[in-house]
Amino acid sequence: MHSTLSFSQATTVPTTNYAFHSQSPINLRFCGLRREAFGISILTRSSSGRVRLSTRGRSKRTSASTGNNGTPPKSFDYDLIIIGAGVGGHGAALHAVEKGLKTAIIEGDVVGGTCVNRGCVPSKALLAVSGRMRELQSEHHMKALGLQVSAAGYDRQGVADHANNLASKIRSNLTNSMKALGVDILTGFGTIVGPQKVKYGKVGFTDNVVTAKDIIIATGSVPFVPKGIEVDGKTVITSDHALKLEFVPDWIAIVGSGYIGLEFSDVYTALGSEVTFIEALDQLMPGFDPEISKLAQRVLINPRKIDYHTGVFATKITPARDGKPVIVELTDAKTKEHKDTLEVDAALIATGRAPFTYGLGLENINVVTQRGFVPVDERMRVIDANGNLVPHLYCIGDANGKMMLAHAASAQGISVVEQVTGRDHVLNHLSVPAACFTHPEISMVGLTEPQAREKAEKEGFEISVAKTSFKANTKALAENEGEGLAKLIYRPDNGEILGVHIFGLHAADLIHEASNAVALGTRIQDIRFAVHAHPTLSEVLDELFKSAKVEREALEALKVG
Ligand SMILES: Cc1cc2nc3c(=O)[nH]c(=O)nc-3n(C[C@H](O)[C@H](O)[C@H](O)COP(=O)(O)OP(=O)(O)OC[C@H]3O[C@@H](n4cnc5c(N)ncnc54)[C@H](O)[C@@H]3O)c2cc1C
Ligand SMILES: NC(=O)c1ccc[n+]([C@@H]2O[C@H](COP(=O)([O-])OP(=O)(O)OC[C@H]3O[C@@H](n4cnc5c(N)ncnc54)[C@H](O)[C@@H]3O)[C@@H](O)[C@H]2O)c1
Repeated sequence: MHSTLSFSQATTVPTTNYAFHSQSPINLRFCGLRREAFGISILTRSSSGRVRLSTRGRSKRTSASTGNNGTPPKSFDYDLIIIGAGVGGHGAALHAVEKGLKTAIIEGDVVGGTCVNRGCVPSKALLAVSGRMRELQSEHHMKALGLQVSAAGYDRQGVADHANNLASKIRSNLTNSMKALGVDILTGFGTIVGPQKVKYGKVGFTDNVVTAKDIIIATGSVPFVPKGIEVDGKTVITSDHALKLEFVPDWIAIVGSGYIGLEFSDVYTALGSEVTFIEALDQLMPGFDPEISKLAQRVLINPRKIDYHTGVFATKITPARDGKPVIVELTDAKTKEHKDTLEVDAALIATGRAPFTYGLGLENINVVTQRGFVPVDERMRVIDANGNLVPHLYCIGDANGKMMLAHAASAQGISVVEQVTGRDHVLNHLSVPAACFTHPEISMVGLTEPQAREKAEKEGFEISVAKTSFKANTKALAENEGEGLAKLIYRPDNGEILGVHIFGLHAADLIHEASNAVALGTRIQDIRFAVHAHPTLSEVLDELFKSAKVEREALEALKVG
């Protein structure tokens, strides 16, 4: 997880300008931010190469509480204003109301942001279908359970509707939960105009100015499309398009073997497509613990209709047109020489995400983004161009790039609310779990083995590794799903858990015992006495903690304590 992010940051995540580097109408669609909603009409480059935002119509001021932009207001309309109603903003808003804060959330598109509308939610609906298709199609698996099933089929539109309906349902749940608790949902594009002051409205038409004691930026991210790749939304697509499942190509190239690439390879192969992965780094799934990647490759890639090219960049992709297929040009990542040309039916670009901070008005408060991300400290406090904290301004979620996960965004929001209501709080990102919802799933918390070894060497301690297999677990075997591994990386001298990685049935659910242990600082010598129901998959973790060898001194200390 961390290494994927740092690779992206080092080599591919663009400056804010990037998201708009080519044809503006297409790029605005990547953003998932509807042009009509934001009223943005033209994006142009100035002679300096900077992107300028042009707007249509006359600007009309409808609210009075303005004053000089640079001077903080003396009284406030709200205790807290959140810009962006994705999961990060939503999590912060609910917690703020619970803490008694008068709260408003500004949303320029639809409530729910990426996760609900173009991310976690619809993708998990497609993956639920993929899981069932896989089971029904696996004659061997069915036979082993004594079941007979006739050929499994699917209705593409029915599958697409399932994903879309789920997104709508969750979106209205989110909206209703905020309304019920008294969060003001302000519709329009939000721009910071000065300290503790935000304007919102339809760009170029209305500017309502509101003030708040504290402001949280939660504006999220959009798909990152490398230069040279032309997205037409039909045959060359991002996850925004793929989630609509408008067609199931016979052969699809997936550029990037991170979370999105892997999850979509699971969906597409279950629905009958052949997949070719194109990965810039030397191995597939470079962000995961290497041992888990290897096993995942053996189970999720090799037996399926998937081939791959590693160590290559997709440097040019041209959509299908005039009866010609999609053309993908591959360039060797090291020599930078042309390596191969592929002709496929479609290409999915899954090369990471770029923060969305465009038009946010950061220049009004002297904040300069770093590779597009809003710079923050460990408490999500925004840092200005001179390295100083901007008073009363925070940034959470994908826009700060610390950890691009829905629950991380929400946890950061809750952490900020704790701080503004008087309790210091620092979120331990090493305790935040992550999961990839393939069949079977992959999950993790904390450090990978190479990261732990590096830390151990720097700080001068030893690490040990324990592993347990799903093959010895009764529940997994009853399900005929014995393929799986759990891996624990820990300090034998004191029993500290440094990382846990799981590949196997329901890995995404199983990881929480480990992530909660890390969050609460529970050591192996304590958790190994926790009792697990039998027969459950959780016993895989029970075995894992029991098999770890913690040194005698740590165990003695436990007895004394
Ligand atoms: C295909 C896919 C699958 C994913 N699956 C998972 C998963 O299973 N689990 C997981 O944890 N994560 C998953 N993610 C990642 C997850 O979606 C993001 O980490 C999460 O949505 C980030 O939340 P956020 O609140 O920071 O931003 P977003 O969800 O992007 O929300 C930002 C909101 O701000 C609004 N906005 C932006 N600028 C302005 C402005 N100036 N004024 C007003 N409104 C504005 C946007 O319209 C948007 O609604 C997935 C992502 C993708 C693309
Ligand atoms: N289940 C989940 O929690 C989930 C699911 C989907 C997405 N997400 C989040 O969304 C974010 C984006 O996901 P993602 O899969 O797009 O990004 P990612 O960072 O996980 O993976 C991107 C991959 O693309 C490769 N790459 C980058 N540029 C390339 C190029 N030009 N040619 C070939 N390969 C290239 C990288 O080496 C990397 O392996 C992630 O940070 C993830 O946290 C999470």
